[in-house]
Amino acid sequence: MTATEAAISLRGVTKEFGTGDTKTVALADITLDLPYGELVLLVGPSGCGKTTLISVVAGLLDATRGEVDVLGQNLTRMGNGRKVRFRGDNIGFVFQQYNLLPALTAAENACVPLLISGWSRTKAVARAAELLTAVGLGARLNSYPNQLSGGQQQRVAIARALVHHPRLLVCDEPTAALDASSGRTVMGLIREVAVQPDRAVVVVTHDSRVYDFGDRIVSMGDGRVEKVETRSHAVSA
Ligand SMILES: Nc1ncnc2c1ncn2[C@@H]1O[C@H](COP(=O)(O)OP(=O)(O)OP(=O)(O)O)[C@@H](O)[C@H]1O
Repeated sequence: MTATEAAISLRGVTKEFGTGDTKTVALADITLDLPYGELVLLVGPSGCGKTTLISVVAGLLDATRGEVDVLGQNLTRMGNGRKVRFRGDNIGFVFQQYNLLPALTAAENACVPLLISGWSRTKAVARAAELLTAVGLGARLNSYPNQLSGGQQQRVAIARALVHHPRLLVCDEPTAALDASSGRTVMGLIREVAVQPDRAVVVVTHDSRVYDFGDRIVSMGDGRVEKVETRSHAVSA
């Protein structure tokens, strides 16, 4: 990897669903480079292709045409088995729904990805505790999801997404279910904990209340990138 290499590089990426009369062009010839070390917001009206774009970037969907390079790997030519491993090793996900397991504590929920990759329970819980402390939940390690507020549950989901040191964090509407104040806390924590020089962070959002947390705002419309704005004064809390 060179210092100037983009974390995410898309060349002429098109994604179509269906064929003939039912064909939908969700992404129309997108060319876009996104760097390491920034929080990128992907914004635009409902149905413009945001979720499709991050799904292609995360290797969850295959592009119909075009080249997709993520973290120096070409996903276009990667087989399915390797793609699953690539995702497991390199990508953390945060969704609008926190998707926590109700019978597990915050620490147990946050360490699930490590247990899946074969870590011992003791080491995994210790690493999860570090991350939960970083997101301000050091005192709630043994709380169950139903004992936590929505914002706190989302913080557990962020700890879980980062617990295996992924180099790409993808968040789809992480603040949509939160009130304004919790939404800002969550975005501040994503900035503080996830943005690193060797890591890329992409957040899909409708939530204009959190636009000032982005270093770069990519505006989409009708399957295309309409505008890319960079900001030097993104807030950090
Ligand atoms: N699995 C699918 N099958 C058919 N069409 C799809 C599928 N997924 C998405 N689409 C279509 O692709 C277009 C882009 O959808 P996408 O979900 O990426 O938009 P979005 O910007 O994320 O919208 P929202 O903000 O409402 O989540 C829409 O027209 C949608 O109906």
